[in-house]
Formats: sequence, C-alpha cells, structure tokens
Amino acid sequence: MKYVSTRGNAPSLDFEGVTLAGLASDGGLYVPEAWPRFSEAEIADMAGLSYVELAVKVMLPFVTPSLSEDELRDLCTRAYGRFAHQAVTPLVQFDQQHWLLELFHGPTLAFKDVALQLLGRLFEHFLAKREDHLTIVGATSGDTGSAAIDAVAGRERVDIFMLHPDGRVSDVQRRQMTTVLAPNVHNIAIDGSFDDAQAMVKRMFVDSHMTARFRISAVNSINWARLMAQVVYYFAAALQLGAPQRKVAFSVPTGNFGDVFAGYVAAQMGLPVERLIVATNVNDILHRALSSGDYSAGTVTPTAAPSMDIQVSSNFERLLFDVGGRDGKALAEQMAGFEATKAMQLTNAQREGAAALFSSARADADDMGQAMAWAHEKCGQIIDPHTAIGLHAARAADIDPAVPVVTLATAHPAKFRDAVERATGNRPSLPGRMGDLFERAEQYERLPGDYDSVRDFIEAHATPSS
Ligand SMILES: Cc1ncc(COP(=O)(O)O)c(C=O)c1O
Ligand SMILES: N[C@@H](CCOP(=O)(O)O)C(=O)O
Repeated sequence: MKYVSTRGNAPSLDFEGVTLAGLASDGGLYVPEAWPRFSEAEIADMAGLSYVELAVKVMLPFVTPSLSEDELRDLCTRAYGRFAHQAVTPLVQFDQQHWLLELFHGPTLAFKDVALQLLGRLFEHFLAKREDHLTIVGATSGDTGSAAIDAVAGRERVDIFMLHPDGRVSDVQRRQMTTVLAPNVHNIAIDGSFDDAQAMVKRMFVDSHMTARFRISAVNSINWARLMAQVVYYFAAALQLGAPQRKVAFSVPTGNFGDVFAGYVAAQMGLPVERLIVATNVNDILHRALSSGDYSAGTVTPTAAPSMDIQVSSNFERLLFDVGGRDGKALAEQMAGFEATKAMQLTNAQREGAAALFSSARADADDMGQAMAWAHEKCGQIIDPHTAIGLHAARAADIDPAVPVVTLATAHPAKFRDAVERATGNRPSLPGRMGDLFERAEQYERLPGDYDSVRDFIEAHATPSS
C-alpha cells in the first residue's frame, strides 16, 4: 500500500514511512492511494473472529509490505492484551434499537488506547530496525495525551512532548499525564486552547530548523496509523449486529474528526454502514459544515465534554480530499485560505459527497445532561459526557427502526466524575489500578501559548535523530 498527501505535494510513502512521518511535508495528511475493499463473503467470514484476528484481517492491506501478517499479529496481541475486557470493545444494549460500543477498557480509559497501544509498538518495531530515535510532539484536549504517554513512557528510542490547554482538561485527565514521571515524558500546559496547541504541533512539522535536527512524529490522529486501528471496532460492532447482511448506523462524539473518519474508511472497505452521525457539543464547526457547508472556526467554548472542545478538526481535510475528487492542488489552496481566515465554504461536490453517508447534530449542556440521565434512569448505564453527546444525536436521528444504531462510548465516566455526578447523582470511581491517582506527584511545564517558547523548550530537551 502506498500513501499520498491530501495536499498533493509530498512524496508518497509506504506504511512504515507514514507511521514515522506523522504529517506530510506539505502540511497535508496521508491517506491510502486507494481504499482496499472486502467482498460480502469476505466480511461474512470475519464473524466470530477474536478481536486480534479481526484486527489482523482488517489492517493487513494497509500495512503490507512494511509488516508481515505474523509481525502484525504479534503487535496486536501485545497491544490488546492490555485491555481489561476480553472482547476489547464490548457492545452493550440500551433498548431495541440503540447500542453502546464501549471503547474505554484500555489502560487510560478512553478510545484512544485502541490505536495508541498499537502505535507505541509500531514505533518501537520500526525504530529498532532503523536504530533511530523519534521526537513525538502531540496536542491533547485530555485523552490522547495520557494514552500516548502510557504507550511510550520509558521507551528508549522515543521522547514525547505533549501539549495540553492549561486548566481546560479534567483533573483526572491532567493527572493521568502529569503523574507519569519517566524521563522521556514531557508534559507542557500552554496558555490557550487545544486548537492553539494543535496549530503549534502542525507548524513544527514544517519548521525546517526542527525537522533537520529531530525525527518528529505524531501521535494525534493526523498519524494515519491511529485511524487505521480505529477502523477495526466498526467491523467488530457491525459483525455482531448482523453485518454484512444487515446495515448498521453509528453515532460518534466528534472533535478532531478522527474517530468518525475511521467509520468512513470502514464503509469504503465494504462494511454496510447506513449512516455516520457526527455528534458535536456547542463547539459545532463540524455540524455547521455538514448541515450548511459553513466551515468557519469560532472561539472555543469550554464545556463539560472538554475533549471535544475543538473548532479546527484536522481529519475533516481527509474527507474533503476523498469526496472532493482527490485533487490535492485544489485542496491545498482551499486549506491555505482556511488557515489565513479561519473560514471556508465547502464546494458542492464536497457537500454532496459528505451528505451521502454523514449527518450531524449538536448537543448543548442540557441535551448532554438529559442523555446521561436517560441512560442511567431508563437503562441503568452510567455514561460520560462525550458519550452522552453521541447518544443524544443517536436518539434524535431519523434512522429506520430496523437499523441498529451504535453510539461510540469514547471515555470511561470516571474521567469526568463531576459532570456525571451533576447529571445522575452518581460519582463513578476510578478502577482499582488508578485508585491512588490523586496521591501521586505531578510534574509539568507551564508555557505561554506562543510557538517560539514551545519550540525552544523542545529543542532543549529532545534527542537529535541519528
Ligand atoms: C472522550 C472523547 N470523545 C470524543 C472525542 C472526539 O474524537 P475525534 O477527535 O476523533 O473526533 C475525543 C477526542 O478526540 C475524546 O477524547
Ligand atoms: N480529543 C483529543 C484531541 C486530539 O485528538 P486526536 O484524536 O487527533 O489525537 C484528546 O483527547 O486529546
């Protein structure tokens, strides 16, 4: 498999190349040059496979020839062996039509573990072969940070610099990052929003001074390997609900558009997806873009679902590229316009292409609280605020009652105890292994929200590549 940049002006790379590169050198995102496709019979044959075997089947076309089937199986076995549930991503039924896909059974209690446990091992595998060193620079609104840190803490060939918006993540999320005291882990709280942090990360990839000294890579969903690993659980859920004979709809709490784009990839690979519902909080750029074509970023409003407090959704570029005719040059111009003005209109082709599979909904604080209360009172389920936004959108969507609707449960409720307690009267507790999180020492650097300060800090602490 070869990968091409959405902006059409970077070398095409194999899987190993895109995993280590993260962002393309022209500022674009890597996508496969064509979608691999399974026949209906091939999908039917996947029913009943263990999560690891399913992961191998679904991901093999993307990693060949960089990894052999046995190498991929070994990496998946070790990655998913760390999950607390045997099914890795179990399905739970709410009512006749609605289901919950629990993605939070990994080490840091959010869906990010599904991809990052694998990505950490992919980095190690490729770096050992090359005897090289990697400088990971990431931005987090709370969950990617802890999942990435867990995946690479203490690894010899990697330093990680993780930027989070100061004061805008939950106390559990912050402590999950800042209490990891391994020497290769550097947490940075910046004065600004997640969008500011993400913009700095992207700028570093095109900063020739930095790229000349360090091999910089990404753990955010700008890294293709993140999305690839997330495609697997769409297959896992749909197969359990009757695919390929039966279509399934998914409602996905969305911020950076990575998780829901993985659902789009599953559909391109032949999975019968009825609809992908993009659920946003009041930071609703994606809802506006999909419902009216208006992709313009306002200021970020802090909410009780902080991981989705995002107004510039990186992976939307991948969708615009694919549904807009894969014209890298035109998209590069469109994205340059957006970067200059923070606003753009979707073209008709982009709007129509997206509308074929996507719909969207926006949930405010009341909608979110009501969804948490409904899940608790009617179904006995405690869900987190992000999942509640997905559930609100799932219940509001106009989907044929014969089609199962799966809401992705993206985080464990204990990560957001205050919001859950407000809505349900229940204060979820952290799993035993994290019981002492609030007694552990914290360590992090506070920096102003400007690129130069962050770059100087990283330059002073990172290990140059060989
Ligand atoms: C708990 C949670 N839910 C939903 C999202 C949104 O996912 P995505 O950014 O892939 O759209 C995030 C962050 O990305 C998250 O941490
Ligand atoms: N919600 C994320 C934001 C970063 O998204 P990513 O999926 O691109 O890493 C977080 O929790 O950090």
